[in-house]
Amino acid sequence: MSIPSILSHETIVIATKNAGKVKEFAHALEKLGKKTASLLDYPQIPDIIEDGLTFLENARIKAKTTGDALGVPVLADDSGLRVEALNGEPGVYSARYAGEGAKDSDNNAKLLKQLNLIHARREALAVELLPDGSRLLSKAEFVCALALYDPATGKFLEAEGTVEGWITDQPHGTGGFGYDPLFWLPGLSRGMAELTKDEKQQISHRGEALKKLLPLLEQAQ
Ligand SMILES: O=P(O)(O)OP(=O)(O)OP(=O)(O)OC[C@H]1O[C@@H](n2cnc3c(O)ncnc32)[C@H](O)[C@@H]1O
Ligand SMILES: [Mg+2]
Repeated sequence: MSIPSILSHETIVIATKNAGKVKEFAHALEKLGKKTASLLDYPQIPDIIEDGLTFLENARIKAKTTGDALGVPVLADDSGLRVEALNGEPGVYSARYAGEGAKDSDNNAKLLKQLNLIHARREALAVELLPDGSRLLSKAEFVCALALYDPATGKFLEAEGTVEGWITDQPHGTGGFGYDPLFWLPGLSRGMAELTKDEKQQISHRGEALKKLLPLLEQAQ
């Protein structure tokens, strides 16, 4: 007898405490007629230690811990920002870049501080300006790893997505979450935080990872 797919569940559980991620998943899954629950709905599940060395390892840890605790298939997202001038930092440490329990605003302030230090050291470094005068400090990419874990089989389905852009020294837009206000998309001439939910889903690391994962879920029915 085959195991029913996660798509047979009316509500999909996402192993995240990040309200910004929850909103994006809820928006994407609503289009498939699914409701979304998250760790914010299950406060009895203890904090999960994200000690993986890669985004994918951390996504697996979050999905497995939550799936085993709840006894239902669970989807997890581990994501972050890789900044070229910082040799790929903050990477898997993006959420705690400014320290344990850091807020988005703390992490954004630390990112600008580190990039400004580099620019101060390398005076000759060419800096491109946007029409509003803000500076483009470094190339960067967002990465998202998704892992779906089914406790009935112990198996994972996985997908990754990325989106490239630049870190600006001034925030643009008030949408999105996390590092979005500092992430500039040259192809669109807009900041990530200036996009609507639909637009972000179409071009983002999370949107791309979901696009890759959904066909795998359908095949796994
Ligand atoms: O682990 P969970 O509970 O899912 O929530 P988290 O916020 O700790 O999530 P991560 O461990 O995956 O860390 C992701 C970090 O990267 C940031 N990030 C991830 N996706 C982003 C996006 O689409 N836009 C802006 N920042 C993002 C986010 O703000 C965090 O600082
Ligand atoms: Mg986390």
